[in-house]
Amino acid sequence: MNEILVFNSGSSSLKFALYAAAKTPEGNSESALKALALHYRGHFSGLGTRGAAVTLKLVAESGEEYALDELHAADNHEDAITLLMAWLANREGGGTLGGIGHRVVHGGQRYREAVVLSADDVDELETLSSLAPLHQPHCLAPIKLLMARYPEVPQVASFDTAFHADQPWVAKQFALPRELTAKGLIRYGFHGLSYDYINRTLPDVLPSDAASERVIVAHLGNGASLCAIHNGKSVASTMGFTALEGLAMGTRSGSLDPGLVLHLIEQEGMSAQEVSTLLYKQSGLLGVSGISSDMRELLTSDAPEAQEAIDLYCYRIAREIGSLAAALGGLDQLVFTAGIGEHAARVREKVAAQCEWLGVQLDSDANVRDKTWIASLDSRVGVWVIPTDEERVIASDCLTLLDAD
Ligand SMILES: Nc1ncnc2c1ncn2[C@@H]1O[C@H](COP(=O)(O)OP(=O)(O)O)[C@@H](O)[C@H]1O
Ligand SMILES: CC(=O)OP(=O)(O)O
Ligand SMILES: [Mg+2]
Repeated sequence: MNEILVFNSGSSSLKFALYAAAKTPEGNSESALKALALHYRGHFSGLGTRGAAVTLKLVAESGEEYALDELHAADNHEDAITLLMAWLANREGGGTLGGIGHRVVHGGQRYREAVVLSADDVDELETLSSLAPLHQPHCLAPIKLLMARYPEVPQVASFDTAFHADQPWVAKQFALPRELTAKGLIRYGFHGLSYDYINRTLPDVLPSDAASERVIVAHLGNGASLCAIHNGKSVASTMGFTALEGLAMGTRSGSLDPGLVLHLIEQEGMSAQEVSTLLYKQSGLLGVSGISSDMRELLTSDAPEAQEAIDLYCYRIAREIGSLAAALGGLDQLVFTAGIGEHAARVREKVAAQCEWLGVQLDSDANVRDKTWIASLDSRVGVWVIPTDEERVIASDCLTLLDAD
């Protein structure tokens, strides 16, 4: 049986998943998403960070967790991929690889849906690296490595931007002179694979009589954004030209007064590179708390700075939910997902408390237990916790494009 391997590369982490590529009789992407049987899922973290040990978590289809000594020897992305490919090839009873799928964060104006990659595509996508410096180079490196080593295995790119490609023009435009807009200086939106997954999964959990026209999904992970979905289509998002706009994140500032950036350059004498490092790597939860970018650490800290960072984080989310509700003309369902959205009950509680005016009311017991449905019975808006699965969307794109069986 053919298998599909998926990579989701971050700046210091590399997630992968291996699926059985079962052919679906319907042949559409909906059935592909559900037909995929997960064989293994794993996660390297700490890659390339000086002094940090690589941690690896490998989970089999059965839910059983494995520790694999040979994979622990990785200390950068390339090592991790080399060791993983060798382990896959030598596994007893392993299938043949029908395709490899990758999360690519920025697809720019040209890539509006997943593609089977050519060398020219990789060159084109490389030109977008400055628009996603934390992500694009790490997404493209495994593609280049695997294309060189396994030229016979097709590789597919699934884009974070694709889900937002058909947003109304008014949601995409910046109030800039037309010639800049024409050059592609527009809002693209990110985390689209996660939103696509939630959008396709929500109907499975929603009661059939529930209103679902106007949905806001809060993807709160290392990066964080919100998406407004109207009748299954993205109509607005908090991230724009780059993955820096919108909410405060682990180490990213989110939206700022653009005048502040000018001030940093003109009055503080900072270079473009220094401003970039400040806004991408030293701000957000880390900058405000001065302690950590990791929400788990902040939630357990007694320091007032940790509390201040959490308060600001939640306040920004609640304000942006108001903005997206305006774009939707109201709100029927609110979904929390990704690391913080799925696990940080206190964050959900604080955000929900600031959205009461929209008709959001939590059941605090369901909320602290990370239940799927966390709204109180008299809440006008449905509130959900749904674990996201970007890898499954990538694998389903592979299956649809490659028809690998
Ligand atoms: N149990 C938990 N409680 C609170 N926060 C958590 C928990 N588990 C993970 N997180 C937070 O989730 C964030 C990472 O989210 P994740 O979706 O895994 O990120 P990414 O995929 O972008 O690397 C971190 O801030 C981490 O602290
Ligand atoms: C686009 C983005 O911010 O991704 P991540 O949350 O994985 O950093
Ligand atoms: Mg992520």
